[in-house]
Amino acid sequence: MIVTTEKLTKRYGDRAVVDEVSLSVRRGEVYGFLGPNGAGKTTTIRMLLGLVKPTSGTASVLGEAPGAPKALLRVGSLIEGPGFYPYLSGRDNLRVHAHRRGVGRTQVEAALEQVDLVAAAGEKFRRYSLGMKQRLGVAAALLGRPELLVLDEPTNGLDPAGMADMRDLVRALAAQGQTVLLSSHLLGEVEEICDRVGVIAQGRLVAESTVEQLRGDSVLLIRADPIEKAQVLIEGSTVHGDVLHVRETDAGALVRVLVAADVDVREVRPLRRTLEEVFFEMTGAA
Ligand SMILES: Nc1ncnc2c1ncn2[C@@H]1O[C@H](COP(=O)(O)OP(=O)(O)OP(=O)(O)O)[C@@H](O)[C@H]1O
Repeated sequence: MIVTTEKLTKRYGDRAVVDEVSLSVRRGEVYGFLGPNGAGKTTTIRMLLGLVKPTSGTASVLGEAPGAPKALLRVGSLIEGPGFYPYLSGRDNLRVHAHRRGVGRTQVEAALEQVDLVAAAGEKFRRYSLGMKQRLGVAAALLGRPELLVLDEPTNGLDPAGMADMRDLVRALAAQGQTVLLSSHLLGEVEEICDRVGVIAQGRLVAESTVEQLRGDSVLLIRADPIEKAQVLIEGSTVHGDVLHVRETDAGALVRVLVAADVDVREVRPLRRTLEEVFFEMTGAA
């Protein structure tokens, strides 16, 4: 495990902004920390980075207490936009960051390449689009070749093209073996790029699993005629309007049974709850 928390809690006054959160991030995965605005994502991330002191509970980042110098050197983060100088180029900005971190210039070039900013590296930061600024922020976080990359709402405020670029970037980093913990309030985003998801609502972790598991068991939708006969033939099926639902089994076998009994099969497909449906169920119930 790269990150584990045990009943991590942060109270402001008598309000638990993060409430007994126990989560774990494994090496090599992209972990999505998903929840609506104000759910407690940033506060949790800030605790993991040693920027906020937990009220109670524990956390371990790369085997160290959060904020321990040893761990911090191995973690790269993008949280609330890094400080960049508007009149320096992207490259020079990174060189400043690299210098501060004691990282060599070759890594600046490598980071520029990783975030696809080589062509624009000589341009002044203030001329960058928001998406480019955000990618430069990721490049800065990559300096020092961190074992863990923490990105707080990396696509926030970006236009659709910028968001797509950022998603591609995260996927590319993951393909290189980079462990990433990112927060998002966008389901589609998390669904697209994350291996596992922790869902947080009102400070509480309401689920932690793979995206697949989160959706729950898959159900097959079957459109057949006559439907009554089909229902009798398929054990455990239920009628919903003019279609049947049955827990996903061997679809081929089902179709053979129906056809052998002279039932016309017009449609068979997996009926998946969208992550959105699951999410609203969970966060609504929290
Ligand atoms: N220093 C603080 N003092 C009091 N309340 C705070 C403090 N920091 C955060 N909060 C409150 O804690 C709650 C959770 O904030 P947090 O920023 O962790 O949420 P979030 O899930 O990251 O949401 P967002 O995406 O909007 O940043 C919010 O209601 C916020 O107002």
